[in-house]
Amino acid sequence: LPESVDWRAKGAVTPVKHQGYCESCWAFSTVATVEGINKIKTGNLVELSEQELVDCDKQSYGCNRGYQSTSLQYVAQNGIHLRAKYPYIAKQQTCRANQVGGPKVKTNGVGRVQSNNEGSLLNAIAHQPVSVVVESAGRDFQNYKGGIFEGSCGTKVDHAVTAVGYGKSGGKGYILIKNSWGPGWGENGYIRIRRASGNSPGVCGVYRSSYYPIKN
Ligand SMILES: CC(C)C[C@@H](CO)NC(=O)[C@H](CC(C)C)NC(=O)[C@H](CC(C)C)NC(=O)OCc1ccccc1
Repeated sequence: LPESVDWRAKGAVTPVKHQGYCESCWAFSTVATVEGINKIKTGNLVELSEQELVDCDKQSYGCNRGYQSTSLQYVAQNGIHLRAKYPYIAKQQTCRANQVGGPKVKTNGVGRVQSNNEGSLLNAIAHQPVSVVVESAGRDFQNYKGGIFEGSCGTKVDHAVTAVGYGKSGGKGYILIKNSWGPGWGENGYIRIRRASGNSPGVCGVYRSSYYPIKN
């Protein structure tokens, strides 16, 4: 495994977005992982539509929370349009996937990372950006400004984000995470969460539920 990975340096990560007053983190995380694998496989970095998932993933609940798994499944079954063609409005509307024109990015399936295992997650991140979950409800997480975050936080995960790398700084291992609370939060929209070693739910539960898109 490489010592460190940063998919931003490989041009596989689009600018940080803001989900607004809508519990659609699951859609932002799924989109970020599909943008990543699409760049890796085709060389093209394109911004994809979170709004399509909010409106069209019928197993999720739009702005009232959703699933990593079903939204990734939606993309594997239906493809997903460009963000410019199906822009984000932070409220659920009728699905317009069949009215929107333009190209779709297609994937072929959904992969799941072994839960509560550092090595499995690092291996997955070495291949592509991965959808992960964290407990985001705590004050320390909400007010995070920078540095390697060690808590305090529990493992009652409530928020989907995207692991886009990992590394070590000052002898401390971390997972590099893209959030969807705008570039003003944390480190230009990112957070580095301390890497707990071996089998555990991870700091803030970050090892608990990780998924990635499969693209041939
Ligand atoms: C502070 C939160 C309400 C923010 C929102 C996103 O903005 N959270 C969510 O939408 C979270 C994301 C999930 C991956 C942990 N979704 C959820 O909590 C949904 C809720 C049901 C009603 C659709 N449940 C859900 O995803 O259950 C599967 C799961 C359980 C435990 C860990 C990971 C995944």
